[in-house]
Amino acid sequence: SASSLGDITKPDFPILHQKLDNGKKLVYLDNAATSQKPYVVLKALDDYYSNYNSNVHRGIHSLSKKAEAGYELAREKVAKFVNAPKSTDIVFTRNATEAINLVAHSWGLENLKHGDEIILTVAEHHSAIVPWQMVAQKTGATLKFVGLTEEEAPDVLQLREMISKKTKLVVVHHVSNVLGSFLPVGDIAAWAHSFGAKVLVDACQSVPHMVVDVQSLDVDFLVASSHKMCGPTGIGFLYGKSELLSVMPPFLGGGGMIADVFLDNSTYEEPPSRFEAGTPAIGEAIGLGAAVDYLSGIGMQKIHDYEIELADYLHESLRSIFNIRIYGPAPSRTVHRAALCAFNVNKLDGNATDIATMLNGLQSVAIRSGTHCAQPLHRYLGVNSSARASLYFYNTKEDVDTFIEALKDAIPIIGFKE
Ligand SMILES: Cc1ncc(COP(=O)(O)O)c(CNc2co[nH]c2=O)c1O
Repeated sequence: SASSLGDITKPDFPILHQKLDNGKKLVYLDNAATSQKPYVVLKALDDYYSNYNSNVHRGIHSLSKKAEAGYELAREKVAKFVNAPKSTDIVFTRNATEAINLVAHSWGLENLKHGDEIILTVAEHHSAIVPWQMVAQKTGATLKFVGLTEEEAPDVLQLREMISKKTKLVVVHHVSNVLGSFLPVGDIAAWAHSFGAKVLVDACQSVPHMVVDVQSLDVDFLVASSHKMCGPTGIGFLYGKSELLSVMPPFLGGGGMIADVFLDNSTYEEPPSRFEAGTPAIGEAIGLGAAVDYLSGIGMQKIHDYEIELADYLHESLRSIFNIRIYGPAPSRTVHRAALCAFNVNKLDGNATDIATMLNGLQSVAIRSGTHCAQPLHRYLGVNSSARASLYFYNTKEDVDTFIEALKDAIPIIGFKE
C-alpha cells in the first residue's frame, strides 16, 4: 500500500525501533502524555551541548553570543509557528503548566476581584484548573464550569450562555486530552471579548497536531509544551498579546528579568525577559526550535489531515470490541476527533491499569491509564479512571491493529465480573 505519513516518518525516531523485554517491538501510543524525538532534535541538542553551550544574558565571548542567538532564533521560530505578531510575544517557560501559572499570578492577581467570574469546562486539565483555584481564593473571584453535551463534548452553547458581564476570563482547552474533542476557540474568544473578558487557550493537544494561528483566533493567551511536539522536556511557552504582557508584573524575580537592582527595589526588563528569570533552558529552546523546523517541514495541515484519518480508524477499530466504552463524541462527517481514545471495558474484572499493564506485557503496546490529570472530568463521567491510546503522525494503522489485537487478547485474560 502507499506509504502513510507514519511509515514515512517513523524511521526519523530512533526510540520507536526497539524491542522490549518480551521481544516485541515497541508500539508507542502515549503521545498525549509526551511525544518522541526525531534525530534532528537530538542532533540539535547534542550540537549545542558539544559545541556552543554557554550562558545567555548579554555575554561577550563567542560561545555566549552563539548561544544567545540560538535561544532567540528558537523564540522567532515558535512565534512564526503560531503566527504571533512579534517574537517578543512568546515567553519561554518550563512547560504549559508554568505558563498558565504565570498568567494566573501575573495577570490574574492584578485583574481579578471579588465577584468576578472565570469560566472553564469540566474537561480542563489540572494545569488549567488549579492555578485559577489558587488565584480565585486570593482574589475572591469564582470559577464556573461548563458541562458536557449528551454526545460527551464540552457544551459550547452552555459556555456561550454562561459568559456575562461578570466574566473576566475564559480558560479552555483547544483539544481535550481525554475526550479527543475540539473546541471552537476562535468563536469562544469573540464571545468573551464581546463582554470585555479575556481568553486563555490551553493548546497542549492542538499546537503539536494542527495549524494554530493566534492572530486569526484572536486569543489573549495561549500555552503549549515542547515535549508534546517532538521537542525536549523542560521548556514550554506562553503566547500573550503584547498589550497585555507589557503591563503585567513579573511572575518570578531574579537575574535576567531586571534592568537595575538597588537594595530596596529593582526595575524590570520589557517582556519577554521580564518573565524569564534566571538561566533559561537554552539547549531545550534550541531543541524546540529544531522540532518546529521538523514539524513545519512536514506541514501541520498534512499532519492534521493524516491524524484525522488515524483518529477515525482508531475509533472505528476500538468501538468494534464487545463491551467497550469510549469517552467523548463519536466522529462523524461533521464531528472530528483527535487521534486519541480514552476508554474502559464494561463489566471487566479489572481496571484501566490492568488493561495497560497487560498490553505492555503482551505486545509492548504503550498506552496510559489513570485520570490523565482530569479528575473532575472522570468524576463527571462517573468513572474512577480510564485507559487511553493517543497517537501522533509517526503512528500507523498497523500500530492501531496491533493495539486492538493486544486488547482483544488481554480482555479474556483479565476476565469479566460474574
Ligand atoms: C490539555 C493539557 N493541558 C496541560 C497539560 C500539562 O502539560 P505540561 O505542563 O507539559 O505537563 C497537558 C499534559 N497532559 C498530559 C500529561 O500526561 N498525560 C497527559 O494527558 C494537557 O494534555
